Amino acid sequence: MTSIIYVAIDTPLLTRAQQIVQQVRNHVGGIKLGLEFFCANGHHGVLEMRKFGLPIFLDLKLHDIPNTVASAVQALHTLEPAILTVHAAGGRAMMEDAKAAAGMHTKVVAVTMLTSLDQNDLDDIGMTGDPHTQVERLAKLARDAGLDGIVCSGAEVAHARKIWPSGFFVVPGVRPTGASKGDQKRAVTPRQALDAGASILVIGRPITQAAEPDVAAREIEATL
Ligand SMILES: O=c1ccn([C@@H]2O[C@H](COP(=O)(O)O)[C@@H](O)[C@H]2O)c(=O)[nH]1
Repeated sequence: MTSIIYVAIDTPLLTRAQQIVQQVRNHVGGIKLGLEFFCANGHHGVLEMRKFGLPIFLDLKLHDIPNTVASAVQALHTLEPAILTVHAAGGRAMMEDAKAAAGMHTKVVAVTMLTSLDQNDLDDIGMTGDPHTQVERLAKLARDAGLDGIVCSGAEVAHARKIWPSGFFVVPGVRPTGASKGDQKRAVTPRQALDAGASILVIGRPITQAAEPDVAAREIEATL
């Protein structure tokens, strides 16, 4: 069975990224490349990472006016990402245009509330309601804009799935029991995220910063 773990490769170094994926490739279902990697390595880097033959998740969290985001999505076509992120806060028209501009085989998913934020952060930025309300509101907007799914924490995914049963739910901020949370404020364990309805789990540091990334990935996989 294909693993539902996407390993988050957060490094600007292509050689380091290749080294990690070489170690964990048999225990993960895909490779997530984010801003750090993309800004440093661009299209060339993504094309190099595609050579592992695993699906590529481009986590660029696009957020701009509709025309600009649609043009950016168009410019990514040749990379054929399996998954691409935009920010739901960009609004309905932006999400509609992003989806329309994406290739047929690319799932476009909307980031609702970053897993590094909590209630205090919502209050600070002037958002009303709690994380559940925020995720629910943006999940409905993403669904109505025709996207494929959302990014949310494992704490909200069960609720979000109730209002969008066929949605694709990406859950980052996942931590095995006892692992350091770092900057993640709404972390759950891989098992909890899966049981709550996650479609895929995004896991970075617990794997990539382990002394033996392959062992770490295998141990997490064994809990699922
Ligand atoms: O809400 C979000 C959206 C994206 N991410 C990304 O997932 C990984 C998580 O890495 P860890 O090392 O497992 O914390 C990272 O690339 C983030 O950019 C997220 O954490 N939360």
